[in-house]
Amino acid sequence: MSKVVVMDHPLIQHKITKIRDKRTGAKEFRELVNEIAMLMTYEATRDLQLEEIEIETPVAKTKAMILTGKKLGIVPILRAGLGMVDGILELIPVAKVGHIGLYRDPETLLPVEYYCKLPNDISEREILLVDPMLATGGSAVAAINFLKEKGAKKIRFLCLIASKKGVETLSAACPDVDIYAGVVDEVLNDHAYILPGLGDAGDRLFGTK
Ligand SMILES: O=P(O)(O)OC[C@H]1O[C@H](OP(=O)(O)OP(=O)(O)O)[C@H](O)[C@@H]1O
Ligand SMILES: O=c1cc[nH]c(=O)[nH]1
Ligand SMILES: [Mg+2]
Repeated sequence: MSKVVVMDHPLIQHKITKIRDKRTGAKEFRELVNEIAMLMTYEATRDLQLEEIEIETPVAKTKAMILTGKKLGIVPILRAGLGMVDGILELIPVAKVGHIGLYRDPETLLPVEYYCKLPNDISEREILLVDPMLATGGSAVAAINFLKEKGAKKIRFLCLIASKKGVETLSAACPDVDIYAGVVDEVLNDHAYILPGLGDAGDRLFGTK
């Protein structure tokens, strides 16, 4: 079963309220999405492996911990996932970034793939797959299946707003993928938009509507 972690940190909840607010313009929206992504990364990387090494401070020798194990890869689902990448790179500057382009067909609501470029060593990296919105779950499941076909083994999915249905669909289809959500909203509307949600994340990030 997927582990589902819903963020309860007050800073994250406060910033999510701001991105929900329709009065928040694109500049502030982009800044907040990156800040929330950074804060969520702190939680989503809590179980990364450490090893002990010996170092010298200016005054003494000591044993100290550094990260070990697999390197990380960040994979945003285009377009809206792009809004989370810089915030994550602030914390993990050595991560490589792959891109998967998907859009939801407005009629069928099914994801359509239009782009993919991933690091060559994807199978050796732990992947943070990121998209602000998990609505029906179709896009996330398609992206995860795609990453697995390309060799990815350990994948965590990070989103800012999930729907209950999206979490259920994703954890049923990909029980090996842990889900980190800023908040989980109750329902989808007739066009599969999350309610109350924040509207169309891509349009709000890039000012396209
Ligand atoms: O869970 P789902 O029902 O698949 O919906 C979620 C997807 O919809 C949005 O992308 P959109 O299709 O609007 O593309 P965009 O990022 O280019 O705006 C969102 O960023 C997710 O990728
Ligand atoms: O509410 C939603 C659902 C899908 N995609 C979005 O950007 N918002
Ligand atoms: Mg969109």
